[in-house]
Amino acid sequence: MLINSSRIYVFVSVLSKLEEVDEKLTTKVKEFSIFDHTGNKIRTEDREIAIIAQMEDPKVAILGNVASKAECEELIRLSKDRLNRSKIGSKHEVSDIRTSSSTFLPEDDVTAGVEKRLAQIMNVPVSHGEGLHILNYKPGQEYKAHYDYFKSKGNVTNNSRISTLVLYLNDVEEGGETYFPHMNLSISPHQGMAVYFEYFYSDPEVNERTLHGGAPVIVGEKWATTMWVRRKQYR
Ligand SMILES: O=C(O)CCC(=O)C(=O)O
Ligand SMILES: [Fe+2]
Repeated sequence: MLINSSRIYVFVSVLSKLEEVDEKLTTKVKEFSIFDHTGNKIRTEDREIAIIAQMEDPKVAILGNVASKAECEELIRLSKDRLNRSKIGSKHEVSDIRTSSSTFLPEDDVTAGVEKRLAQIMNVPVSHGEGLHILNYKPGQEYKAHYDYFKSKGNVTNNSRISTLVLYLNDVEEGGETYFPHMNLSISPHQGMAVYFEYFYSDPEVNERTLHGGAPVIVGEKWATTMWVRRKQYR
């Protein structure tokens, strides 16, 4: 009887030790995020941005009131005559992966103001941003699921991309969602709203969850602007 109960005791204490070890192995340190805003608002120099929804690992934030109707319309107007078929990758090739048209906007008062605000939201110096990249999708056009970071080694990884903000410039009647297949997340474009996400984590699996795309537009057209941000100064 004595032997049996001490055996049980040893067994139980080994089990609880194993549980402790298991807990240590599975409890990961929370990864650092640059998007360190607290509360439900971000106060930039010239506008109060609404934090509508957030998730962690990777950090994703859905934001409202990022730009005014007038700013969105002006960005569309400035891009209309400058659009070219979008290209992908470091070799800048035309591909079925991305069938939209796009352009990088040169600096003027409106673009500089919006860029500065986006940098404040993203908590980075404006010089780390690649500038405002305007996208236009007509019905049937899309940007298939992709990563914004570069997987190849070399110059580009030297100053890698770390975060993205997609600002919607118009309401899309149907389709055109930004979707994240690994997170079962889909964001419908509404004028002035934005989605932010980041992908510089030490755990590669967390970065891989940021796989995302722009779903085909079904009815209407989609206008958006992307700001990609680099780890170091870019411009
Ligand atoms: O159009 C979208 O919703 C996504 C755009 C995008 O992924 C990008 O510009 O990198
Ligand atoms: Fe992207």
